[in-house]
Amino acid sequence: MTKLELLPAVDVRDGQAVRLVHGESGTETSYGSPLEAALAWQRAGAEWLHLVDLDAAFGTGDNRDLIAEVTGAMDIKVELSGGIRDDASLAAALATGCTRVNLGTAALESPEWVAKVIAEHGDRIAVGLDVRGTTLRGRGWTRDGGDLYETLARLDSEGCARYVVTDIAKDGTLQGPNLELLRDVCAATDRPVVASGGVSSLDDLRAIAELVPLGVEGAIVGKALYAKSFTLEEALAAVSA
Ligand SMILES: O=C(O)c1ccccc1NCC(=O)[C@H](O)[C@H](O)COP(=O)(O)O
Repeated sequence: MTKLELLPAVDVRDGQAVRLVHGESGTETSYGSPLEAALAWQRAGAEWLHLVDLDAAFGTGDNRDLIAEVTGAMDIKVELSGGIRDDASLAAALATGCTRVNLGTAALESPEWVAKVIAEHGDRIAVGLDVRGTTLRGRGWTRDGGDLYETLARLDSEGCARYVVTDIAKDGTLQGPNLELLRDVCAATDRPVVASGGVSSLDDLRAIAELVPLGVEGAIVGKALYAKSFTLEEALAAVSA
C-alpha cells in the first residue's frame, strides 16, 4: 500500500513560526525562527515542508524574503501557501524553487486566473479547500467563498492536480482530523487529497493513513509537533508501518 506523506507545517507571522487556533488572527502562539523549525523537520526525516505566509494570507504584509530563504535552505520538497493570488505573487512563490504552491482565495475570487495557471503549471498548483461545514472560506479564512462541492467540480473540470482540505473548525485545536469530510471529498474527486487541520496523535495519523486507498495522499501536521504530542520521527514511523 502507498504510504501517507507527512508535511510538517511552518506557519509564518511577522517573521516568526506560529500556530493559530481555527486559523484566526490574534490567536498566535510563537515558536521562534521559521528557518530553525524547518531545518529541524528536515533533520528529523521529513520529505515535505508545508510553509505558510500568514501575513500574505491575512493581507497584513508578507514574509516573502524569509519564505524564499527557508525554501532555498531546504533539500526536501516544499509546498507554499498563503496569499498567492495573482501573477506577481505566483511568480515569486514559484521562483523560490518550491515543489508546488497552494492557492486558496484565488480559487474562490479569480476562477479564470486559476484555470489559466492550472493549465500553465499543472502539478505545481494545488488548491486549498478550507471549509466550515461545506462552505469554503477565503481571505485568510475570514470570508465565505461558496460551496465546497460546486467549486471542487469546477476545479476538477479545469484539471486541478490535487486539493489540500482543511476543516477550519479543527485547525490548530488538536481535536483530531475530520475524517468524514476527507472521505466525502475523496468520493467527489479522483484527484489526490492532502488532509490538514486537527491532527493530535499518532492514532489520528494512522486513521488518515487508512484513507490512502480512497485518495488521501498526505497529511499536514502543525500544532501536534510544536506541542510535542509526538515527534516527527514517531509520526513517520507510524505511517510507514
Ligand atoms: O494555508 C493558509 O493559506 C492559511 C491561511 C489562513 C490561516 C491558516 C492557514 N493555514 C494553516 C495551515 O496550513 C496549518 O499549518 C495546518 O492546517 C496545520 O494545522 P494543525 O495541524 O491543526 O496545527
